[in-house]
Amino acid sequence: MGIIEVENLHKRYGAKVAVQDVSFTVEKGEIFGILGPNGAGKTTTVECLEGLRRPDGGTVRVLGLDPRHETAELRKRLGVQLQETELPDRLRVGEALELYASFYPDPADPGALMAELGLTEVRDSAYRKLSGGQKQRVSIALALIGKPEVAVLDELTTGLDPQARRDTWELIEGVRARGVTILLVTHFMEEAERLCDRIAVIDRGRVVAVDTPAGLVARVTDEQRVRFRPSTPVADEVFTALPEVRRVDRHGDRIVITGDGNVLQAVTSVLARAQVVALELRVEQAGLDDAFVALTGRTMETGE
Ligand SMILES: Nc1ncnc2c1ncn2[C@@H]1O[C@H](COP(=O)(O)OP(=O)(O)OP(=O)(O)O)[C@@H](O)[C@H]1O
Repeated sequence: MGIIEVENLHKRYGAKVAVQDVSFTVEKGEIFGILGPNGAGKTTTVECLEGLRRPDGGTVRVLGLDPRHETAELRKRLGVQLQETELPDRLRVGEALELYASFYPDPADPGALMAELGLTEVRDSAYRKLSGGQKQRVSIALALIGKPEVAVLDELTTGLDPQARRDTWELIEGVRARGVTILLVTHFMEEAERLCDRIAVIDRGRVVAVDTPAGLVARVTDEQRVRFRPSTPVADEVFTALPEVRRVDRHGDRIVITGDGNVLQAVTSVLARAQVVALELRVEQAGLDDAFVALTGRTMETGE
């Protein structure tokens, strides 16, 4: 049995269908991602898991519990990241952790958790004085204070700068290493690719695929692009004669060759035979964003 089981979840707000039909299973110890553009139904789905919303159809089980009817038991075992606005501005970091620890029968030690999350030096600071990254770490600490078996992290790194985002990713990997199963809601491809063991891609209230990041990419394409500047001119035919090559494009003095997984070796051998050096050689692999476009027919950024 999965730690989280969602089957044919359906949820409407009045006439508006937020979640059409969502099913997935999260196994123990995974970082499971829910990836989709704004309005895809991600937050509604996790709110149903947390017992905050009543599904209009389908079934949801978290740790074998029904979130609607076994809410108190679930609260003890599920860590939920709070939205920023839910903490009083003047509350100090240490006080917030002590307060939340008091809600649980067997909480983590607030001091140890602050040390682990790099919050010790701001323990006496008011929450509102913290940087975005520090606030995010407080919300992660609050999600972990009850020693949950499962943590739900929603849009964890939105609004953070790249360094703070990478620091947060490391932190999450540390949390998983302690055996906590993590459900991670995100619309950042890089985050999903870096952190998640498996991802459910959600679009317009439906799951369009569930797979590992590499599996999602492989499903849609095995394409690679080789980009370089030749030391002396080379005709397109040199490359198009190779079975691995699908397309040759030119951008000024640069050549971009698109082909299958073995295209790099084929291109470098043919260049070596022609005694041409490939300057500024780069290989680009299709990524999760290419997979997303292929699966949904639109880009994540615009949702168009
Ligand atoms: N309380 C609500 N009342 C009415 N419609 C809502 C409500 N909450 C969400 N919706 C609508 O339901 C759809 C799904 O929203 P949801 O917040 O679940 O998506 P999301 O994937 O989490 O998007 P985001 O990343 O923007 O939070 C959207 O079209 C949204 O406008």
